[in-house]
Amino acid sequence: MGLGCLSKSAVAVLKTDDKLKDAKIVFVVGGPGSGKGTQCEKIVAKYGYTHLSSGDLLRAEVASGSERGKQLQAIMQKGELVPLDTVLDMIKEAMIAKADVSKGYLIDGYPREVKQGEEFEKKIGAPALLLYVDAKAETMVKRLMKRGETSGRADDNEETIKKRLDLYYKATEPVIAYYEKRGIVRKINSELPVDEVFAIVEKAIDELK
Ligand SMILES: Nc1nc2c(ncn2[C@@H]2O[C@H](COP(=O)(O)OP(=O)(O)OP(=O)(O)O)[C@@H](O)[C@H]2O)c(=O)[nH]1
Ligand SMILES: Nc1ccn([C@H]2C[C@H](O)[C@@H](COP(=O)(O)OP(=O)(O)O)O2)c(=O)n1
Ligand SMILES: [Mg+2]
Repeated sequence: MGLGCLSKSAVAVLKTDDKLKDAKIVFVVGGPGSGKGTQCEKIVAKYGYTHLSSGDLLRAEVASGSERGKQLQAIMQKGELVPLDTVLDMIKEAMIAKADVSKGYLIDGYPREVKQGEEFEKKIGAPALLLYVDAKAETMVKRLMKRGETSGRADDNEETIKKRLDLYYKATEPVIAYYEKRGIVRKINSELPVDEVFAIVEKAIDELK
């Protein structure tokens, strides 16, 4: 069927969706403070991917002072998850904005639960790779407490960190098992120094080419 019967704006939306369907998508999953953001920054520098941290997108909304931001702030401060549609819409918007220039997308901190992954695939597309950034709980807590000294993040405090960790093990770890069945998971040991971790990450990204 041709697109002749559709309005110009409807065609524009369809074409943008098409662009995203062919995009190289990498999910970056790991516990709070495991080092997702740190590795993503290095991938951006070497490979020119677009880095979208769902947490950063949410924090930007909070910083804007909007009504929606205020509701998000309350949820995040408790260490809970923001409703699925809110995060997904923000990610999709940010992906579309970069569709013409991006060599690929790093989706950092998403999916947080299996359902989020399923919805992402329905609305945007399938991931080619899932980088599983793995560190021990003890390491993650130590790093976050340290980061909390300067990050200004309302959720980098002992009580909220504990809740984020619990939620990670309960809701997010099943995401890894779900994608393991498809053979796209690469486990990265992020107990090592940053550059050694990145050497493992590079191998996984190079395999994608
Ligand atoms: N030793 C060591 N420290 C790291 C490594 N990666 C990150 N860190 C430190 O751990 C802290 C957390 O790293 P981030 O990259 O912010 O972690 P994240 O996974 O994005 O954390 P969230 O945004 O809370 O999900 C930072 O302050 C880093 O300096 C690593 O590979 N080795
Ligand atoms: N997909 C997402 C990503 C983040 N959030 C909320 C809940 C998270 O604790 C905060 C911060 O996310 P971020 O990925 O930066 O940090 P943590 O992995 O929790 O340390 O935002 C969410 O509800 N859904
Ligand atoms: Mg981060």
